Amino acid sequence: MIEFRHVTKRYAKDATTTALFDLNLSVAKGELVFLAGPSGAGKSTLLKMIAAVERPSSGSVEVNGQDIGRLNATGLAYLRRNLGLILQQQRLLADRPVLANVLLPLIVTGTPRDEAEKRARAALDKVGLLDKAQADPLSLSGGEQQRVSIARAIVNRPQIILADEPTANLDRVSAGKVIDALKAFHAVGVTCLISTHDDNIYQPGARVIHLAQGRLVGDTQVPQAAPQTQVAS
Ligand SMILES: Nc1ncnc2c1ncn2[C@@H]1O[C@H](COP(=O)(O)OP(=O)(O)OP(=O)(O)O)[C@@H](O)[C@H]1O
Repeated sequence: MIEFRHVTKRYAKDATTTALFDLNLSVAKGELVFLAGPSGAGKSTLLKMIAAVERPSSGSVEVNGQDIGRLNATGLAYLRRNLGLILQQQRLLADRPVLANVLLPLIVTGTPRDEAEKRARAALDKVGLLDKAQADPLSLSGGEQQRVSIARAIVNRPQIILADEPTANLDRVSAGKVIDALKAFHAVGVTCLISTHDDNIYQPGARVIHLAQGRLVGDTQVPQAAPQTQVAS
């Protein structure tokens, strides 16, 4: 479903750093993938390329069999509607209540108000924040704000969720809730790619792609959780 073919990315013509170098990667529908690697390894760049927010300097990125570098404006809009993007620099609108923030992508795509409100409330419910629908975003904790961002990202029922360090700066409990919310989407077949510096959030059975200096240096699987041993009575 997602295919990187020999993707190299340099941000500027004279850049000395190569954000991604000759990257080849296939991610199948429904996979849960963590992107690991030190700061500057290329994790955010990789995620942004799937959404065509950044373009390859060479090579190609395919989503659902389509080279996204060749999409016209309509094709791009369609691609992005099927993506739930949770980027680091995205912020909630502070001057609107939580519900209005989650409604935004639906309003943009012309969903009728009643239907939009129903879906926005359902999305907030899925991340456990329906009771905060009318709250001011700034009155929420960092973890709650991040879960509102997830609700906003999934309200259009995307096939793919791309989350860039969704647990950065969160304590263990808040990070756990954010990951649980993402896991719930993976459980219903949504493909999830999550970049992180925190290997505590890896899930049993998930795939971990390791990047270093723009190169893919490892592709591993988190061991499945050991079955609980029965204690004989
Ligand atoms: N908009 C940009 N313009 C120029 N260089 C950039 C830009 N974005 C990223 N880079 C450079 O590309 C390289 C990869 O950055 P990227 O943000 O993809 O790494 P990362 O693994 O996500 O890092 P972090 O974990 O710190 O978020 C770095 O050297 C970075 O400085």
